Parts: sequence; structure tokens; C-alpha cells
Amino acid sequence: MNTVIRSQLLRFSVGRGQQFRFSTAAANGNDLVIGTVDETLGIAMLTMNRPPANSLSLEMNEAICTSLKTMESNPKIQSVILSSSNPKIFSAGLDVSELVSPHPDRLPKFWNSLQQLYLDLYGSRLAVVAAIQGHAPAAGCFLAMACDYRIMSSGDIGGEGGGDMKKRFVPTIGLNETQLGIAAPPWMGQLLVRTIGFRQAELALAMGTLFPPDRALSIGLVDAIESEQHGAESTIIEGLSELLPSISKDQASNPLMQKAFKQATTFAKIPPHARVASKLVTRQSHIHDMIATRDEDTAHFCGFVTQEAVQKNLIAYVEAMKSKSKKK
Ligand SMILES: CCCCC/C=C\C/C=C\C/C=C/C(=O)SCCNC(=O)CCNC(=O)[C@H](O)C(C)(C)COP(=O)(O)OP(=O)(O)OC[C@H]1O[C@@H](n2cnc3c(N)ncnc32)[C@H](O)[C@@H]1OP(=O)(O)O
Repeated sequence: MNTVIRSQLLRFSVGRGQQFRFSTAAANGNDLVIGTVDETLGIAMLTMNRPPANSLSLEMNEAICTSLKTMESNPKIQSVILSSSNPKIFSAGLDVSELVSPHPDRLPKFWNSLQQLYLDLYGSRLAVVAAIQGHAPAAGCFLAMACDYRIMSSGDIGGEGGGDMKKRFVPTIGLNETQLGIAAPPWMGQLLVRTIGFRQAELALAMGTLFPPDRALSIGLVDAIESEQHGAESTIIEGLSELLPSISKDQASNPLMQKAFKQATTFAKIPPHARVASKLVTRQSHIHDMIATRDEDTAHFCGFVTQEAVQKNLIAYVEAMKSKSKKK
């Protein structure tokens, strides 16, 4: 028997056997993230689902945190796959509409929600595997870096144009803020330093580099790359199909999702106390540093974004983005 429990933010649907599904709803009733949990395997899946680009709004940040916390509160769950319902965009970073002509009360709340997302994801007791099927610029890259393991699509998915003129789809990842005329906040920049090392990060931050998958792998920004050519039905691995939310069922034969599933399974088998303790060894002091400077960081961000010159740039940036998308 299926039981559905509704509350203002969370919708749980208790399904067959040991498997639980839940969605976190936005104000407009859409599911910003969809969560599935398999208690037998000890694995969960958190699928970001905010069309068109999984950009991070206040509500999206809160939805990811709420889902993660719900999964963490289940002692049977040890690992989670963070994925996207959009096969070409993991996350486009901050929702730029949060930054244009912001409401003075909402802007600090928005920034606080991003800081909280960092604290919750980077400090999660769960091992988080990022399944990066598409682009991950700026705060999209930050999301991936806050996870424990990153698998990126090699980009040979389908293509556009057809025939010999087939255009390859090549996703990119990186903190490209300087290309947008801004700087990543210190905690985000430091996350890049901790992920790829000082010199590579120094260069990448200065240049605002967006890395294609092979380069991202060679500098350690991702841990593995995988083709997305769907395998034959016989290669479907047990358990993955049940974990995928209904909107992503076609991903069961996707090698990238399979690799993410296997990695999450491996994490789930490691003695949890030892795994969590070792995660704290490398992450705790950075989390404390961030907490200590949190208010200062919020004041700096709000002061920066509301400057007249920055607002002018942002308006132009959003207009360019919209007209690019209209021309398609
Ligand atoms: C920009 C100044 C910010 C100032 C902040 C101050 C301090 C720094 C603080 C924090 C650091 C983090 C910063 C950020 O994350 S800023 C956001 C950076 N991200 C981007 O600039 C990405 C922009 N998007 C793209 O490059 C592309 O969309 C893509 C992700 C490569 C995908 O390309 P594709 O061709 O597949 O799609 P489209 O470009 O057609 O886009 C589809 C659709 O999505 C909308 N969209 C894309 N990105 C965003 C976004 N970040 N926020 C809101 N909306 C976005 C786009 O407009 C299209 O919508 P439409 O309705 O027109 O179809």
C-alpha cells in the first residue's frame, strides 16, 4: 500500500518494499528536486529538477538542503547520487534573476541559502557522488566540488545537426566568474584550491576557465569521465532503475549513471563511522572558517551586487543570455 504524507515543503510517498520517494515542492507546485531512497542498498538519489537550467534560486538551495537533511536523518542511508533531470545541464550556477534589482530582504536570505548549501553538502555525513551529465559553470561547479566524488559525461551524447555535420556536445565545468566580471567568494575559490591544487586553481580562477571533460579529469576537477552512449538493455544493473525517479527512468542504461551508482554502492559499504571521521579530517577546519566569516561574507556579497555598475553589467548579461536563447 502506498502512503502519501504531505506537508508544506515535503511530499513523501512511501512505496513498495524498502523504497521511499519524496519530492520537495516549489511555491508554484513544481518539484525542484526529486529524491528516491533505497534502504536495502543504503543509497539515495537526489535529482535536481528546476527547468530550464537548474539554476540556484533561494527556493532551489533550500530544496536541496531539505532533501539532503531528510536523507541524512535516515540511518540506513550512507551515500547519495546528486544528478540532474536535464541531460545537458547539471546546474547553470546562481539564478541570475536573484541578482538583478534584488529585494533588500531577499538578497541576504538568498546568499545565506547558498552558504547553507555549502555547509550542508560539504559537511554531509553522507558520501555524495555527483553525476555531471552536462554543463556545470560557476556555482554549478561549486555544487559538484562540494560532493565527495565527481563523474562527468565525456560529452559524446547524441549530437545536434544530424548526418556528417553532427555537432558534438561537450559539457564544461569550472569557476568562470572572472569571465563574467566578478570574483568567486573566498570559500568557493578555496574549494577549487582544495580540489585541484594551488597553482592550477590560481590559474583557473584568474582566467575563469571552463574545462572540457578530459581536461577536468587531468587536473583532478572530476574523478572520472564516462560516455553516455546507452548500453544494451542487458547491461542494466540491478537496483539503479528502481532508484531513478520516473522522469529519469531512461537513464538506467546510461553508463555515467551506472558508474555513479556503483561508486555510491562502494561508498555505502565502507564502515560509516570511519568514513565520516576521515571526511571531517579534511573538511572540518574549512567549514569552521566559513562559519566564522559568514556574516562578513553576506555583507560583502550584498554590497557588491547592489552597486550601480554591477547592476548595469548584470542587466546586460541577462539580456544577452535571453537573446542568445531566443536565437536558437
Ligand atoms: C553574473 C554576475 C553574478 C554576480 C554575483 C556576484 C558575486 C559572485 C558570487 C557567486 C559566484 C557564483 C556566481 C554564479 O554562479 S553566476 C551564474 C553563472 N552562470 C552562468 O553565467 C551560466 C549562464 N548559462 C550558460 O552559460 C548556458 O545557459 C549553459 C549553462 C552553458 C547552457 O547552455 P544552453 O545553450 O544549453 O542553454 P541556454 O543558454 O539556451 O539556456 C537555457 C535557458 O536557461 C536560462 N539560464 C541559463 N543559465 C541561467 C542562470 N544562471 N540563471 C538563470 N537562467 C539561466 C537561459 O536564460 C535560458 O532560458 P530561456 O527561458 O531563455 O530559455
